[in-house]
Amino acid sequence: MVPSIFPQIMSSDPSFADMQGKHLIVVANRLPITITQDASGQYHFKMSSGGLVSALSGFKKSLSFTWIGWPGFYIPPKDRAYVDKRLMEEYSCQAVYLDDDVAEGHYNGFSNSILWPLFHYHPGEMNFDEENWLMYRQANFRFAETVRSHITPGTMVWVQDYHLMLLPMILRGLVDGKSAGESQKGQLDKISEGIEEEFTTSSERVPDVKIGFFLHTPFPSSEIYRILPVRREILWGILFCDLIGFHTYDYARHFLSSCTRILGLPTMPNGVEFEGRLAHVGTFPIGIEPSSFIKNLENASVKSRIAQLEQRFNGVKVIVGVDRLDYIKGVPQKLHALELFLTQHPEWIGKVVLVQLAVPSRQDVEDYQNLRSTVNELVGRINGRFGTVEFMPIHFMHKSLAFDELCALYAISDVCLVTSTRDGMNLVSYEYIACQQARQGVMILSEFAGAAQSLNGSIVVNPWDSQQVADAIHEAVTMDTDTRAENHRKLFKYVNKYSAAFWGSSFIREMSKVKQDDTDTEGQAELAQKKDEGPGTELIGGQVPTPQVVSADA
Ligand SMILES: O=P(O)(O)OC[C@H]1O[C@H](O[C@H]2O[C@H](CO)[C@@H](O)[C@H](O)[C@H]2O)[C@H](O)[C@@H](O)[C@@H]1O
Ligand SMILES: O=c1ccn([C@@H]2O[C@H](COP(=O)(O)OP(=O)(O)O)[C@@H](O)[C@H]2O)c(=O)[nH]1
Repeated sequence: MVPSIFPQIMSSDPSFADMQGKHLIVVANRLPITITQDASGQYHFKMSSGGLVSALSGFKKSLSFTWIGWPGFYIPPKDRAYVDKRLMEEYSCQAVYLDDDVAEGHYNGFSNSILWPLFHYHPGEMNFDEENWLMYRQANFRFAETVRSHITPGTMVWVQDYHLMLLPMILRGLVDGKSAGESQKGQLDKISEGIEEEFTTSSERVPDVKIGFFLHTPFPSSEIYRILPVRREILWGILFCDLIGFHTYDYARHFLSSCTRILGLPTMPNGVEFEGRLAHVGTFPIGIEPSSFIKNLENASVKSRIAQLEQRFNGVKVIVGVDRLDYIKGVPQKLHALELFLTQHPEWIGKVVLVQLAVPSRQDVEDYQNLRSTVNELVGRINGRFGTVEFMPIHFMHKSLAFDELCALYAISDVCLVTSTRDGMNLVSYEYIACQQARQGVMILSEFAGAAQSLNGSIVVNPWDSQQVADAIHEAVTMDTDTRAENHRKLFKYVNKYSAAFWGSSFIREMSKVKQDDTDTEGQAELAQKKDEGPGTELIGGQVPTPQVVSADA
């Protein structure tokens, strides 16, 4: 039974009229709260930072929901009632408790060492092993069990990201109860193979439960995706959704073609037919909450910090880089391009500085440790080559910055340089634009970041082409005021309009409209025609499942 403190949708926005009084659950690997325990054993709770957290927090201002996620470390059973109470009462959150070995295998082992590299076109870094796959499945079952205990008729569940790609399937099985189809049960049995732990289930069917999934990373081309040994299971995992969302049209297209080529399923531009249901597919580019940055720049302390930094960098063009220290962010590529720029334009030595913030990330994974050494070496070499007694071309920080300091840094920078080799979206570019109303700096953006599809007004570059990036740096530092102002006007308009709140509410509104019964006649007719045509492309491995049209029971 859901306690009455659960937030119910009570939005004044008329487009949420259908959803009034319904319950929305957002499930993400991490809770938006950082929980710490001091030496005396006392727990402390603090809002976290980061892209996903800030996007969902922005959305939370427009629509209330319960957030379910992993608390980030092992909390012993005796303390859980206290933690649960604080989380629910103060933050509308619910923790999913995982044992250390499961959390490690799920997060570092499978999510960040298998799915992450593969989805970012780094198959060489992918280390598949059965044990981590087992932990991934086990963690997804544990999440499903917790989420299920909060579901009532009419609940909408929105699952986030690659850590939880089996959750929609498991959850659908749990809410369908005894009415789950034979093939659905077969798939569930397959992914529960080898899991010894018992999970609390119920055979009661819960009506009218909607499940949505959003992938924050790219979905790679099927030529890359097909490398994954458990490629079929992961696709099945999310196909039990009503709505599946991606940042860009390309990612959605890659997903659809993987469904056709790997599972032999009939697809349409807006969905996949699976188990007699239609899993709708759409693009929902994420954004930020620009007002939080704009307002922050008005604070006296931030203004005074901006003045201080402006004085410190007086007469010097500042290029800012803000990246988690992740191999997808293309930090070595950025450094190579800067080196080339300074080599070809020695007149700029001493007049351009790169302030590069490298936020520590996933430090338990070996590839991240290796990257740190590579970057340290490059920074040392370039500073050694172009530095003087009073000047260093790169200010490198391996840490995270407080929000005020980050805003001040964005505001004083003349250029923001993003060279990701792949990036689902890249919110740093949005944040920089939000903080540039006064300076109207130049955005240089990798064509491999999802943001490049939306941020018209940026200089778009191929980060692998050092000459092109070096030329872009030169163009940026010499760009005239009018061109900068015109570009910034376009960028700022977009960032303001397509905010995190816009992203979240568009997804939820779309999910609430999905019908899984035979009243969706338009969709069914299109499907029937597709089925006659058969799968459009060659099938990779496996068998084409016999198309079955059963009336969906959700
Ligand atoms: O939680 P971590 O392991 O520390 O990683 C931080 C987040 O990294 C990824 O971010 C992605 O989501 C952003 C928002 O949609 C997007 O702009 C960016 O391109 C992606 O890389 C990850 O997907 C999140 O789950 C992590 O929280
Ligand atoms: O010290 C810092 C610097 C940045 N960020 C935030 O990290 C997020 C990075 O999001 P992005 O989409 O660019 O990439 P991700 O790291 O999620 O892959 C942005 O919201 C930044 O404000 C942070 O939490 N701490």
